[in-house]
Amino acid sequence: MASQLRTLGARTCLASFSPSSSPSSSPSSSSTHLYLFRPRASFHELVSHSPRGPPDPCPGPGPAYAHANAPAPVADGYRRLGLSFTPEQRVSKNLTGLIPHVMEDGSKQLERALKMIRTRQTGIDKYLYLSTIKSQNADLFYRLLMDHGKEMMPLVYTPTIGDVCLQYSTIYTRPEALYISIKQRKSIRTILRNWPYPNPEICVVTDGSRILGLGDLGVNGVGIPIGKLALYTAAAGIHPSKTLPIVLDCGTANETNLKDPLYLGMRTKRPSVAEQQEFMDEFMEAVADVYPDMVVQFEDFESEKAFNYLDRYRNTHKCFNDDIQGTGAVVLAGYISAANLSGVPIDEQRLVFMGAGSAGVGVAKQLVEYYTKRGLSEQAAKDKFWLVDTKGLVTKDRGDKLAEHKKYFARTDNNGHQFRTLEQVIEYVKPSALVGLTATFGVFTESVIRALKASVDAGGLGRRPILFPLSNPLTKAECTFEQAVNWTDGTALFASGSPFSNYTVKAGDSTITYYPNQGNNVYVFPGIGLGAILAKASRVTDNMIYTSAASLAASLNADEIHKGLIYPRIERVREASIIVAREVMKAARRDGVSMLPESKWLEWEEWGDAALNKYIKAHVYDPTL
Ligand SMILES: NC(=O)C1=CN([C@@H]2O[C@H](COP(=O)(O)OP(=O)(O)OC[C@H]3O[C@@H](n4cnc5c(N)ncnc54)[C@H](OP(=O)(O)O)[C@@H]3O)[C@@H](O)[C@H]2O)C=CC1
Ligand SMILES: CC(=O)C(=O)O
Ligand SMILES: [Mg+2]
Repeated sequence: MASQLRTLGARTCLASFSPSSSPSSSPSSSSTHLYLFRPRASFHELVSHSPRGPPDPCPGPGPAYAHANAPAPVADGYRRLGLSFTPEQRVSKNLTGLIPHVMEDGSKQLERALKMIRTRQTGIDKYLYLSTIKSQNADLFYRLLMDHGKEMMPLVYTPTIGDVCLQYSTIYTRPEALYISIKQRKSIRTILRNWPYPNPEICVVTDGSRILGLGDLGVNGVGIPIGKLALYTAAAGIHPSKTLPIVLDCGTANETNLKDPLYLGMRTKRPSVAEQQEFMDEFMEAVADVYPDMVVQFEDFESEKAFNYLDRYRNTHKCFNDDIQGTGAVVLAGYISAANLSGVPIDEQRLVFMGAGSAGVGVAKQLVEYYTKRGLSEQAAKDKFWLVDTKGLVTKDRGDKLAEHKKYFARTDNNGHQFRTLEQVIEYVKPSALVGLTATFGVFTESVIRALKASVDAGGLGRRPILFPLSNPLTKAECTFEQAVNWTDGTALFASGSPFSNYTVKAGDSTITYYPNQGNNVYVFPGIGLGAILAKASRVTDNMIYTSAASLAASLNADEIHKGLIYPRIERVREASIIVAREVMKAARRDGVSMLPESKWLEWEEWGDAALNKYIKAHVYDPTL
């Protein structure tokens, strides 16, 4: 009971920190709200854990704690505050004696955290340590992600998040998301309002039915919205308290989960597609009602639902699908750069896609749009793509009933021949690019990759194959970086969904180091979301998505171009996201969906991108320790 009272007390302190809206205008402060929000703390006060910040708005034994998208305030909230308080601040916050006497600057706190992370043996242990930091000192957590992204991102995102999701019910320690089950469909609004941080601006929602390449994990898939939203903060500076992870629990087809005594979701099979859709309709309606300003990102829904929900809500809600559209945009960006380096003119490229699910079809469609913008007819653009699934090349006359989303790319020029294996397809198509979105490890075999190289070599000296094994996590990658280098004599233009390490080979007396690229939607979704939020976009349009790809492709710096990279280094994802966000905002305005006053746009037009950059930077979270 005592801790419950404390919990409600801490929630009271979380009152109103929206810079733009007052709690009284917030739907969360309506009379139906389960918790009492007391409008005391300012945005800055709650943003900052910094001892250099203003005084704690809730002095006393339960000092204000802030964000970390964790709804569960803990009794010992002061531990969230780090070690850099001055003696005066310790007195004013009643912290004297509650934390060690030493005063440390941010770099010491980072050093300690890095040392701890580096001494943990497994990815999951590192994740759990980071998760503890997130709950206790969110500024430190985000500083780690921002300043050590290359090392930390694989821990909070793919590949480690795959293991985390597989074991989520066992390693669960605290709530970090909203859990809404299909049985609670009449209470969706109440549950949404229970989220203790007012006016979230971005939500990532999954039903756990296709988590990375790991299949239906049910509520264990919640790790994905949590991880993606941590990246919204780290990569685009969206304040953590403005992010809302949601898992919709419709049961699961996963027998391991259903039998696991610790499983945290509903122990039932999924209901009919129609019932799940009704639930989704109600969810989307409730979201628009309770949080009308919030952008919704659909994530890791299995393909049929992914396409269906995107089509169903894209013209009525502020939403996009990351696996279809975000992946489409990020691969297009990498493809433009790779094609420029390949020696094969972009209009002569021929692309084989292994995998015709939400990602495969989403990416291929985005590339078709690119080619049509270059002046090709839609048919000519479509003809550059050969999609392969478990039954072979997708053709109209293959004899099976094609899923709706595959029909667009079904070939009709196969003269009755069917091609059942990837080798046969490569032999037939002679592609210059091979993209993998199958969630199946190792399907790019040595013979496949050598055949791809041979088909590119046949076109002329110095040409390079484009090879993108994009499935996540690493255990599902279609090939490894080492294999790609070895089987193409180091010529492959390579991008994978999860990060591979550099690969160094001996060449006579010296060595050559090859640098892989990470082709992951993390390069675009944070910028798309931030751009949509800052432009106050009423919809996420196709042009906003397309622009994210074009601007990412243009964001490489001279050093990256010199190194032959096709994406900015992951350490620069934040810079790239700001550029993407700026261009997405401009696209929103061009499409007439930005609700910002026209005067603002005219002002920015006068001053150019610098003014818009300044505006964006002024709105992003950049914690000081
Ligand atoms: N890098 C990135 O940013 C992203 C990567 N991904 C990754 O892409 C993968 C696929 O995602 P998604 O499209 O949503 O998944 P789906 O399950 O919708 O699609 C998988 C596709 O691969 C096909 N497939 C599976 N195994 C084989 C095989 N052995 N040979 C040929 N085809 C095969 C399936 O065929 P069939 O239709 O016949 O079953 C299906 O068409 C996942 O691993 C995901 O993590 C997704 C989004 C972003
Ligand atoms: C990266 C991503 O969105 C996926 O693998 O599903
Ligand atoms: Mg995904």
